[in-house]
This record gives sequence, C-alpha cells and structure tokens, in this order.
Amino acid sequence: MGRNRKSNPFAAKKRQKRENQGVDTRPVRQEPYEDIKRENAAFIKYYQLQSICADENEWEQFLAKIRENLPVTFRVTGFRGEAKALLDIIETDLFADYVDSVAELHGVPKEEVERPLRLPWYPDGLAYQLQLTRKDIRRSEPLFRLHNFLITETSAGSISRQEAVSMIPPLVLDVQPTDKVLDMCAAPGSKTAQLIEALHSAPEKHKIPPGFVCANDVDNNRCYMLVHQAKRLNSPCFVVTNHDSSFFPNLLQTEADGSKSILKFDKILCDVPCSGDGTLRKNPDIWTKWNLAQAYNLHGIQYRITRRGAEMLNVGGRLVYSTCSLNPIENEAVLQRVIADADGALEIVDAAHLVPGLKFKPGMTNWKLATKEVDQIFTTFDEVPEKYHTVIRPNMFPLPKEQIEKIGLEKCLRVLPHLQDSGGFFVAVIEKRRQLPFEKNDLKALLDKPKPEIKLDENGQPIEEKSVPWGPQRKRRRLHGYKEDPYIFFEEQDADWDELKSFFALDDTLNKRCLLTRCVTDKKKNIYYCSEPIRDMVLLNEDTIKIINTGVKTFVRCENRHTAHPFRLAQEGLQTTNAFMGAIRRIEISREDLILLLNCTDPTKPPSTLELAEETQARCKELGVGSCILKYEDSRFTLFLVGWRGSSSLRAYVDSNETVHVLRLLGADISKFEVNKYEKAKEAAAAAAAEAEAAAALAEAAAAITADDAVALAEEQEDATMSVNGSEVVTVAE
Ligand SMILES: C[S@@+](CC[C@H](N)C(=O)[O-])C[C@H]1O[C@@H](n2cnc3c(N)ncnc32)[C@H](O)[C@@H]1O
Repeated sequence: MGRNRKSNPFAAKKRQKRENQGVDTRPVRQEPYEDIKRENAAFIKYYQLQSICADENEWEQFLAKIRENLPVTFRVTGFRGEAKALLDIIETDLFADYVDSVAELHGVPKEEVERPLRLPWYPDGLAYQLQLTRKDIRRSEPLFRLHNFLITETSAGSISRQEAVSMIPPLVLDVQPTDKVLDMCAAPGSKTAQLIEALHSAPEKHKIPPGFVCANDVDNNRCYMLVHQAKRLNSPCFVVTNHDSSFFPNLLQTEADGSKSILKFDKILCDVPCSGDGTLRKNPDIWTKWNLAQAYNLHGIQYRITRRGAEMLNVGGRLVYSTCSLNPIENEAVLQRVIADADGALEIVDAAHLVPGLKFKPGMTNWKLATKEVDQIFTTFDEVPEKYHTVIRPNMFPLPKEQIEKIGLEKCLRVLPHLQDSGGFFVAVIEKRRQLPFEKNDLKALLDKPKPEIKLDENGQPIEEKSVPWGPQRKRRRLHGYKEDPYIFFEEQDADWDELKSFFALDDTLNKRCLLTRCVTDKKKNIYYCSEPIRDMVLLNEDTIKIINTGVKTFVRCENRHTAHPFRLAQEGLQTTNAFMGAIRRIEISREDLILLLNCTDPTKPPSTLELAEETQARCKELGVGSCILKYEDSRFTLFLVGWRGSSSLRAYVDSNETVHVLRLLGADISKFEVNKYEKAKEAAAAAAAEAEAAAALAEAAAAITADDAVALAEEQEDATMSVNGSEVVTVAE
C-alpha cells in the first residue's frame, strides 16, 4: 500500500520545492541499503592511521561492527506522570508480544530471542535497545503491533525514537528547569525534545518552568521539523529561531528590575553539522560518499559555531560540543582551537558521571592529517604541499605537546560502535570560568538599534505582504521583513480574557499577557500560550532574529447555537492551563466511562450522558454545555483530558494517537485502532484478485456467449444456405 502523499508536510514541501525549481538533477541513490558495498579504502586507511582502537584485535571488532545495521532504540518521555505505567506496559504486554513476534520472524524458539535491553547509562531505565533493525520493524508482519506502538506513542509524545548515542549530549548538558537553554543546530530536533523534557522534569516544583529552550537552525525548512518535533511535548517554554549560529546575534532580556541586559544562556548545545561517519550503521550510503575533504570543509564552521556559543554562555554555564563523526579534525582539532582562544576562560570538564555505565574512549591528543585519498600523510603543517594550503590549515594539526596537555582533550568522550553495539559519537563538555577575551557585549548598540519601519495601512494596521516561499498552499505574511505570521500578545484589557477567565475559573497567576494569537483580527481563532521569558524574548528580539514558532495552542474558538462561551480548551495546552483552572469546568470520570468516551470514533454520534455512571450524569447536569476537563485518577497516575459537554452528551476531545495512548494505559482493548497494514494489503490484494477473477469470468462468459452465438449463427446460416439452395428463402437473424 502506498503512503499517503498528502499527510507528510515535509515531503510535500520538498516536492513543492522541486517542482518550483524544475527537475532536480542531483544523483539519487539507486540501490537499496542492503546492496550497498560496505567498503571504503580511504575511510579504513584513515582511521587505522589515527589508531582509534587500542590494538589490532579491537580494530577488527570495530571494522566488523560498523558493517552491521544499527539496532533500534527508543526512550520513554520521563516527565509525564504516566511514564512509570507505560514502562510497565512495555515490560509486560509489549515485550511478551515482542518475543513471540521475533521468534516467528526469525523462525527460532522463544527462548532464543534476545529480550530488549535497557540502556544502562540512561537515567531511570527509560531507554531501550531492540535487537532489530528499522527495516525489520517496518517490513515484518509479525512485528506490526510493535510498529504501531512506536508510531502512536511517538505521536502522543510518550516515547521518542532516537539513536542511543544521540541521547548522550542532552544528558551531559544536565539541563535544570531554571536554565536558559540554546540548541544552536537543533533540527530535526531529537536532542531538543530531550532538552525540553529535562526542563519540565520537576512539575511538582514549577507550574511552568522558569527556564526555556531556544532551538535554532540555519535551514528554514528544517526549522519546521523542530516545530513538529516539539509540538508533541506541548511546552510553553520553547521557541524556534532561524539563524546562522556562527553569527547568532546578541539578544536582549528584561531583568527583574525592568532594566535590559544581553541574554546569556546557562546551557548551550552545539551539535554541529558534521561528516556523520559515526552513523555508517544507520546510513550505509555514507560508505559510498565518505572522503576526507568533508571534514576539512566542516572544520571552519564547527569552530565558528562553537566559538560563538561560548560567547553567548553565562559565566558558570555549560556548553556541550557533539558530532556524530569520529574524525579528530571535526572534534579535538575544533575544541583545541576554541579552548586555546579562550585563554583559560573555558575548561573541558569530565562528565562521565552523568552517564554511568557508558563505555567510551578518551579524546585524542595526537592525530595526523592526509590528502583526500589518504595517500600522503602529514604530521605537521610544514609537510603539507602548497597546493593543499587552502584546504588543510595549520590549526587543524594538534598543538605542541606542552600546549595540548593543558587543553584537557582526554576528558572528551569518544563512543565507538563496537563498545556497546551503537553508532559512533563524540561529546565534550565545556564550562565557562570567566568572560572570554574576544566576547563582545555592546548593550548600548543593541538598545540603540533602530527598529525596522512597519508599513501601516489607512486604518493603522500593519500591511501584510503575501509571500509564497515554498508552495502555493501556504501563505505567509511578511511583517517587519520576515515571512512568519506576527506574534500578537494580549493587551492589559482584553474582552476575550475576561470571558475565558470567568468561564474556566482561571487563576490570576496565569499571566494573561502571555496569551497570543498569530493573526491580526478582531475575532481570535486559536489562542496560544508561552511562558514569560519567552514572551520577553519575542517582544524584545523579533526584529533581530527570525522567530519561527512559539506558544502552545491553549484555547480554540468553538461556537455553535448551544454554547454560551466561544472557546474550548485545547488538549495541547492543558498541560499548562490545568494547574491554573478552578473546579467549575471539571468532571471526575471512572475508567469505564472514559473507555466508553474514547471508543466513540464517530463525532456525529457522541455518547449520551445516559450511558454514563450515575455520578457522571449528575455532574453533567450541573455543567452547562461547553468545554471541560475530564479527570481520571487511579493508584498509578492521574490523567487530564479535554472534554465537551453537549446538550445531552459527553465526549473526549482528543486526537486518535492520544486516544490509543490513554486506552493502552487503562488496559482497555485497542484492537479496533490497531491497523495491520499487511492484513489490509492482503485484503486489498484479495479484493483486486477477486475483481480480476470476476472480470475474467465475465470476459469468458462474454466470449462463451459469442462462441455460442457464432455456432448458432453458423448453423442458421447453414440452414439458410440450404434453404436458398432448396429455393426456400429464410431470413437469418443477424
Ligand atoms: C547534526 S545536525 C543536528 C541534529 C540535531 N541536533 C538533532 O539532534 O536532531 C546539524 C544541523 O545543523 C544545521 N546547521 C548547519 N550549519 C548551521 C549554522 N551555521 N547555524 C545553525 N545551524 C546550522 C543543519 O541545518 C542541521 O540541521
């Protein structure tokens, strides 16, 4: 069965871009991954030269492992109240089914199936590694339930599929709920998701975390991947920006006393663009493309991004540098430059205690450079022929021994694939001890910067220029020279706020000035919420940096003839608003009632209140028509879902993935929602075969009729001929 071409916005955007630009003539990989020859002489020669393994035996293990496909890993979203219950379900139901399915897939007894492994270094045992490849899961019928689980729970934000080694940088960044975090090269955003989760890790302490995560990427299209990725987590403390990180501008912030200062971040992740040779197991086509020129070309931008990151870091703050490359030119050589430039203001620190049990090798303090084909080796810049001087630069070589010893490169973590059956990765943790010698903090220049002129129409409204950057369907307004819709925050006096406040009994500690809409209109449609520091950041800096997205959908206009109030709650925003809402619009609901509501998939036939428990019916009677919160509680967790009290009905207002997620947690039957794509494909094939058979039978019947007719005709013609011959004229029916 083909994929739904309309449902993937990124694919659609890519298609549109291709169509807009004409035919894409870049070479496309033809052969499937399994046919790729996992060989690259230059790669092997280069890494053997660097002695990345201790001895020949270990080198052989390394070579063998990088030729294998990568096992699938995923992690459970830790900050959710139901995380523990989901873990129990994974350990019992899902993995019991898993063992049966893998046994069937590989045709082996169940006892021989390797159980999923909990990654020992991931906190609270929340991450798993399965001895299966992505292809196994995607293309094997016995594993269809596991595949469905991964898809629905990922969409519901309860798990994240992420390569094991990619989970390391956010862990060693050690984000706290109070931290201001910058993810400099964030897309597609698997690490960003982890950073957001860490920010929300103490919900009992903070209704809304005081810190925030700013996720940035230079690629505008990839920024929308970040929006999509973060949407699952519904954080109001999150903003996506689109800028070249090596030139990331200084941003302003408001201090507690109202004065303005330059925003410095407490935690910065520099997961820089790299050659990606640590991902060979996941992306085997790197075997065909790898060459040393990639590393030489990337070294400069890696250095500039990290140096800029260090400037934007608070004194006492922490920066993590990471790549999915094993190449010292992209790793140690970059760090030694930044640390040397900082002249003691930056220090590489040991962070292995934050990932106890992780196997890794220390950073390198000696490496060699080579030509692209690795046929000439250089240990110093003096040996490099002049024709290579624009590519191979002096500072790519290791510093002299007495200088490099002071850098602390051995505290970096080098994760090699054979150490724990993973991808390859490099991570370094840096702390800032004092201001950098090259740091520019010109507050006055920032404050004096003229605001761009906003063109207004005759009614004083901003003129919106329509622009269509990558497709005719998606129209983006151009305001202040940017193509994003504007961020319009609630004013001190806002009629909608008064209504929302009284209908949902919202408490005054929810800052109404943090509610926003994305279009200039008198009748708000969707209302979003962002935290106070994010509001401050947007308002002070939207002329300086392109802000792609912020805010969680919290209220949605929903008017019909029965409603007294024009807005309903949005499930996305409930994680935030719940803590600020009074009792007026709440219903406590039993397991049976909740299962009944969630099983209603026909929006035109919501469950009648008469089908519900008596207490629920009584509560419904007290509650007028409109949006409400359904609260379910048992000894394991408490759930809050958006509901809708109709004139004679009650329904759960949640999407299909959330529905399956909650039913799964409740231990209810989800078979009605389980799509077996193989069964469906078989049914479709059987239907097509039956159709073809019916068509063939029809054709045969038609052919038979024609043949019968022909025989009859021939006989009649014969009769006629005989009659003519016998002088008796017979009219033969044609
Ligand atoms: C290794 S990927 C990041 C992966 C991401 N951190 C994650 O975990 O999903 C590198 C990203 O850096 C972005 N990038 C490249 N050059 C950049 C620059 N100068 N400034 C900001 N981002 C950049 C690329 O668009 C790419 O999305």
